[in-house]
Amino acid sequence: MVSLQEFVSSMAPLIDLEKAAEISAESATSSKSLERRGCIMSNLKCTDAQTGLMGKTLLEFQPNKGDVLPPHKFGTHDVVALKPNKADVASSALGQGVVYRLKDSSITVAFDDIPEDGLNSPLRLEKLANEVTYRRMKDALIQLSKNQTGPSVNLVPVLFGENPPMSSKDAAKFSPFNKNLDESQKDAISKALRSKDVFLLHGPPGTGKTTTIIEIILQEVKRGSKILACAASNIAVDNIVERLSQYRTKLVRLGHPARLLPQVLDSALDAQVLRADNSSLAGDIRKEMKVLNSKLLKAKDKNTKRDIRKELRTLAKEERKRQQLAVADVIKNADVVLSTLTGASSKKLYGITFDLVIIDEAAQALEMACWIALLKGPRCVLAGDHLQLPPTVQSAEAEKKGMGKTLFERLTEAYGDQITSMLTIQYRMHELIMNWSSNELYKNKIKAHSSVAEHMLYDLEEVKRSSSTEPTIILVDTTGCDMEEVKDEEESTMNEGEASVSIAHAKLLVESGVRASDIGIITPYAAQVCAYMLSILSN
Ligand SMILES: Nc1ncnc2c1ncn2[C@@H]1O[C@H](COP(=O)(O)OP(=O)(O)OP(=O)(O)O)[C@@H](O)[C@H]1O
Repeated sequence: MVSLQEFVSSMAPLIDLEKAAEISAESATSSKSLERRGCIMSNLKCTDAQTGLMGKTLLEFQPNKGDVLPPHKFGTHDVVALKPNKADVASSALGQGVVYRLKDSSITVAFDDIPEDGLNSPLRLEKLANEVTYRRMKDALIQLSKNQTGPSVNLVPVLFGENPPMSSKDAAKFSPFNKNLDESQKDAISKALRSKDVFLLHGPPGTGKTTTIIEIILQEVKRGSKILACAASNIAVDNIVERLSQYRTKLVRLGHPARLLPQVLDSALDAQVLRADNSSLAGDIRKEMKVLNSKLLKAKDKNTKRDIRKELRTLAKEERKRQQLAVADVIKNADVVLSTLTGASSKKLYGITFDLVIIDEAAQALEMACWIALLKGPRCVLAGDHLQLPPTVQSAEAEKKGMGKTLFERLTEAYGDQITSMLTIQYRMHELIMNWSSNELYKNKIKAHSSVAEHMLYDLEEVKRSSSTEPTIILVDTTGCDMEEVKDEEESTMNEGEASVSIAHAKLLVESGVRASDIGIITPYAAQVCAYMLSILSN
């Protein structure tokens, strides 16, 4: 197994390579070329300003000309800079925010403060490269390399093969909160509870990986553990928050409110802080400061001004202290803290130790990102499936040198069954769809639960039996059908023939009574997504 020293020295340069690859993909010399690449949206007008998202200001932008935003690569959660339309690339921004909502005709961005002026003139938004993640991974690497003390001091040697993994000999008896758990899930939970350092939950598609994680969290909380639960993506974290909040657990979700699903906002740190006593005290102080500020504006006498300023400084200090106390209280009182892996490096968690760190989707997370969370506790549970897609690594060189190899895969190779449980009953697919992956990847061990093993589209209410709803799976071979792939200017692949075949099939499904909103069309290429959109719009 790779040693700690080898890992640290090989990973540091790879983080730089990956950062350079991401930045060069998104940066270019002129704003025109950035606009062509969809990284700048120009000539916008600010059409609405609202406060409300926990103190953030939501500004909505629409195109100055036409009804639809230009083609772009902005996504919700992206960090963007707001600038005057004609400003050059290097000029400073009016404000920086997080994309909150995207529609065909508008984009809404959450700002901490409302930009002071410039909102009445034409504006543009620039997508910013995400450098923070790389800095945080580097910081974790430095911490890992000098990890002589700290909560994970006994875990690190196990994860680098210096010490063997340990688990308690006693069977971990537990009475499940979820009465529907199957045997493979219960076995996994019991093994996780016995583990003293690391446990891998191997969950093939639809086998209830998240369901099992929720039960592990509930059982650990019952035993008095404080848990940090993370995943690489916001959506995966929110998925846990949503499912966990059905139980009476004291939990808090860290993260920018604009990045959270509306249904989990109540669990957000910012929302809980707003409800805290210290926070209302901070609010009172802010009101007092407002009164003093207007007094300061009116004051003529030098000494009076000096006294007011002094008082304002004292109040500002007190306000900050109250605010920090409110944040610290919420985190201290929570049994489960949830964040993305990068979010786990938040200053708000400095000095906080956890009994257990859980990482969901661990087989899709870079090992470096996992370490940000892992350094905060002595035990960990990693859940994932290394036989599905690995994390995306943009730099071909970093990929070749091992950046894409996940901790989950590395530990599976090193310790295998000793620390792993695989879930074996799946609750999503007809068994004919499942059989291929079960045979090819999971040694034929996966069984379809009876509720899905033979379910058909025409079992759905209002769906008719027809030639399109009867087959469980249809493969269409377009070879020799004159459906050639083409590349767009961004070198992304597109095949209009294939798009029209699948849209025609979707139409037949709708005619048989399947709701259009229940149909998903998946393609790996951005250009093909555009081809679908155009085809759907023109229909
Ligand atoms: N023991 C169970 N009994 C009945 N339904 C279950 C059971 N375990 C999981 N499910 C259902 O199966 C579906 C998949 O579960 P879950 O989302 O936990 O799986 P997952 O492995 O995390 O999924 P993914 O493939 O997205 O990673 C959900 O609808 C869940 O309610």
